[in-house]
Amino acid sequence: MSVDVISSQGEPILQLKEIRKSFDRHGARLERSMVLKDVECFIHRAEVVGLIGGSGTGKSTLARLIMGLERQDCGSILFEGRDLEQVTARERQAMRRFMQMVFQDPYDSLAQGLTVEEIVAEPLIIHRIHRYDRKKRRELVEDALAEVALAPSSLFINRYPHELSGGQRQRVALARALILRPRLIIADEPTSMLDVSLRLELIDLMKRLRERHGIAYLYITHDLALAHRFCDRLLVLSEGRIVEQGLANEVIERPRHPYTRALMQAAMRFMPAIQSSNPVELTAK
Ligand SMILES: Nc1ncnc2c1ncn2[C@@H]1O[C@H](COP(=O)(O)OP(=O)(O)OP(=O)(O)O)[C@@H](O)[C@H]1O
Repeated sequence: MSVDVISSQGEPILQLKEIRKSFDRHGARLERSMVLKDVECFIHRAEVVGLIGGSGTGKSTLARLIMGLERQDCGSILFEGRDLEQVTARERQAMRRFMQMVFQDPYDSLAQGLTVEEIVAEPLIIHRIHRYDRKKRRELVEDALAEVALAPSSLFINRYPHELSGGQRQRVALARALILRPRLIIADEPTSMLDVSLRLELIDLMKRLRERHGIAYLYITHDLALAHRFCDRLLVLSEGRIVEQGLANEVIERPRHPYTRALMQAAMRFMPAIQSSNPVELTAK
């Protein structure tokens, strides 16, 4: 069954209902600024949904809420139909295994004192999988490294992050996410620290993993050319609200909301032909 068919079927893998989130304003504990305002969206299995919007519009906050790194003021987050706040802590932990995150900065997100093998195996330890079987963990690490084309794995498993290139580090971060066989990956600007050709490589790798394993992605980016290349659908976030959503081609080629049009115009200044067969950086900041 093709990914297109998979993604259009059944209940969403992730559903957000009326999510609100506010933070204390700097130095004014009684004053709150509302960062997310009634956000509603969904992602189907094996679907790639891009989240675009200017700086400070709330994209990373939304990712952090989904991953349970922050808590929403109100609203619900449903993973495979189950509200993450209505299950026991144990069930939530079990569900979290199937949603993983890849961060923007591979220099920051990988523990510097650990080897690649230890970094990639860490989620197994956290989730108590093959806890007492180092050999099995090693096999799974090798498989995960092969998935992200870090081969032969013997070249990489004993290295430390500072001994890897930026592109290799981001592949290690992806292998770490993949080792638990996730159904959803939240990728928060995973390509922004990489140069243009490495960005394309990483996106094409994530696409292949989607085809192979039916992984859904929420892909947060400022790079509209990559969003065009990778995403099935786009959500446009402006000042904490989703102001437009639709098929990626349609949103990029025929934006309807004035904010989306402004984003596209800003992006066009960097790249006159958005449908170029060789996309280069197109920044929505
Ligand atoms: N822990 C926090 N405490 C207070 N304010 C916060 C906190 N986290 C985020 N914010 C504020 O929430 C707003 C949205 O931040 P967020 O990081 O979600 O934006 P973003 O769209 O991901 O931006 P960028 O594209 O620049 O990464 C910003 O104004 C930010 O200052």
